[in-house]
Amino acid sequence: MTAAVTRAAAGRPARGEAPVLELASVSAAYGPFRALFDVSLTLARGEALALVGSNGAGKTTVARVVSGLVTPSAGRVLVDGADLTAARAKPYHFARAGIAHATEGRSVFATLSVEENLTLSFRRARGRGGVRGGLELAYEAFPVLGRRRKQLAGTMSGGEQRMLSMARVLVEKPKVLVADELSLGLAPKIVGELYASLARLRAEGVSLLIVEQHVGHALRLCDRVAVLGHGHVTWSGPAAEATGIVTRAFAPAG
Ligand SMILES: Nc1ncnc2c1ncn2[C@@H]1O[C@H](COP(=O)(O)OP(=O)(O)OP(=O)(O)O)[C@@H](O)[C@H]1O
Repeated sequence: MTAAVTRAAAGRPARGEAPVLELASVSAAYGPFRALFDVSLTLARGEALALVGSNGAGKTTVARVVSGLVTPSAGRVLVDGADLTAARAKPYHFARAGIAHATEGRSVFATLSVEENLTLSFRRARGRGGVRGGLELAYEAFPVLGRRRKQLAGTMSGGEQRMLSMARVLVEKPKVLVADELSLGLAPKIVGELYASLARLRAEGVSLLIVEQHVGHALRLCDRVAVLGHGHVTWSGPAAEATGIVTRAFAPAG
């Protein structure tokens, strides 16, 4: 078996495969305030990239650019080689192109039950077929959801709602999952379960862009790290080389 085949089989890109996601010299602003300067990042198929940096560095802004919620003032965002900025794409175009955005916010339908939330996602992803198999997959990944399938999503705890959001992403199988502060305020056990589901997605070839304040989990999961400081990428490289650099990235801005 050639090296390229081995990598592809593991959900990794074959050599020379175009990135699934590319940010090319992206700048972004909120009114007169410039939040990102000339940010360039790539993400290969099945690769996990951790985006780290101190408060206000611009991590969430990158996540918003990638999912189309913030339009760059300069530069380009490409998904599978298609330039979404040139097409003036709206967030739902980014979603259709295969970008999913999971945030610490609760992106579930509060007045629908757990099972109805999941069923909606399956139908959107796969039409009417495969709903039962999809439910089994979700309940296997997060047994608590199986036990609470009839409960209204809005009455579940913050951690349970985040599991439900992740379960929906699991079954939609996006090309790229942007996970922004997924573990914020959650108990360590739940964070562990969420990261296990991220690892499962990655093993299936989904690319991950992970924004985390608590970088331990992210560094263990990710192949590469990009450090943001004041809206600039100040370092990027393999996760194995990142520990000291990441520690400095969290030093107070002076
Ligand atoms: N809607 C907004 N309007 C004006 N300024 C904003 C807005 N959103 C973010 N900013 C500013 O842009 C900069 C980058 O913010 P961003 O949320 O991307 O940083 P971050 O690295 O995710 O920070 P944190 O880790 O604290 O969440 C900050 O200075 C922030 O105050």
